[in-house]
Amino acid sequence: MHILPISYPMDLDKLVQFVGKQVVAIGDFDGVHLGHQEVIGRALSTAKRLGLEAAIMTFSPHPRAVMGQDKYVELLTPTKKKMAFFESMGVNHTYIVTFDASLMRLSPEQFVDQVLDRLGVDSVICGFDFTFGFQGKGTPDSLCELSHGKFSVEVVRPFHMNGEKVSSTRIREALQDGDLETATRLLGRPYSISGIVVDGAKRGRTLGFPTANLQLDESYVPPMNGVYAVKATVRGEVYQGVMNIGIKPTFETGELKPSFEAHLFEFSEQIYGETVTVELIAFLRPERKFSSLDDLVAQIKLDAEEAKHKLSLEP
Ligand SMILES: Cc1cc2nc3c(=O)[nH]c(=O)nc-3n(C[C@H](O)[C@H](O)[C@H](O)COP(=O)(O)O)c2cc1C
Ligand SMILES: Nc1ncnc2c1ncn2[C@@H]1O[C@H](COP(=O)(O)OP(=O)(O)O)[C@@H](O)[C@H]1O
Repeated sequence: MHILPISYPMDLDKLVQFVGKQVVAIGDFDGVHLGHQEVIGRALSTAKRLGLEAAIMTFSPHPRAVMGQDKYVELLTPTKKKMAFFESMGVNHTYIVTFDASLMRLSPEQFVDQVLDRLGVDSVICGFDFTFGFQGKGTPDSLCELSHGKFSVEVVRPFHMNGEKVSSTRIREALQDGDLETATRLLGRPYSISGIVVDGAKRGRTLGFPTANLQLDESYVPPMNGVYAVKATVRGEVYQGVMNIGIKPTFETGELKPSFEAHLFEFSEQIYGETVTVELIAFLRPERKFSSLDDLVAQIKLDAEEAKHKLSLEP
């Protein structure tokens, strides 16, 4: 998959010679959840039917973070992870449009004429709630009108699961409430985070449970503080394990930001500096303050047993 950054204004004509006619799925796609997968899947099937290439147009930074509508900048799928999912779905090109002041000022009409049309798109696929152009005034209906028949527009209806609309907001809330089951169901896969293993207090090994402390690559939506059964990919191998997300109240570290630490089963290698991807499979319990180290270690042993049990039920 080609990743093509676009900052407006830019000479898109040159780019077009390189990519040719294409079907473009457009949106933020934070989470690449089941609803997003439907939109992208539609672009892939339309492209196949028409014998064209399939592309995605997405934005960075997240428009809501830039426009200050939301306090969070944390994402379910920061850019690197999002690109990995797009690639695995079979997309040919992804345009990452810089969402800055000059792009924000484009009217819906200008966005269509100066960005989409100049890219030579054949069809645009978007979700029912896609907005674009100055103050987000453009809607799927106005996209149809403004295309003036130069490209076709396919609008994908809201995706529901068990009567509930699948949305990034709902998934964020579920993660923050410790409702991992809902998050996993709506994402269509486990929530995953990636980071580099960094030094901690070297306490884990003295407790009998060394934990790889992850410094996350980018800014992820933090799930509720607590203990999770996980699957971790290290050096291309998948290991089962148990992860604590939190501030370790037992040790009164004074930290406010949660740390992400995974103890992997049947693993004893030194992996400082390596990248690890952790999939959260089941939420086991909230984080607690223990009155003694023995109590903490006894609980971690129980957590490990419970995690092994939960993971053994996984396909
Ligand atoms: C499965 C598991 C559960 C944990 N639960 C808690 C907890 O409830 N409260 C707490 O203060 N620390 C908890 N911890 C964190 C340990 O305190 C932490 O792993 C230890 O301090 C090692 O830190 P270090 O990696 O910086 O050496 C847990 C760790 C693991 C692996
Ligand atoms: N089973 C394991 N799970 C996680 N990390 C392990 C394991 N075995 C060895 N390690 C290594 O030990 C380190 C964790 O040991 P720990 O005493 O908790 O130190 P730190 O406080 O620096 O995290 C990890 O970063 C990793 O390099």
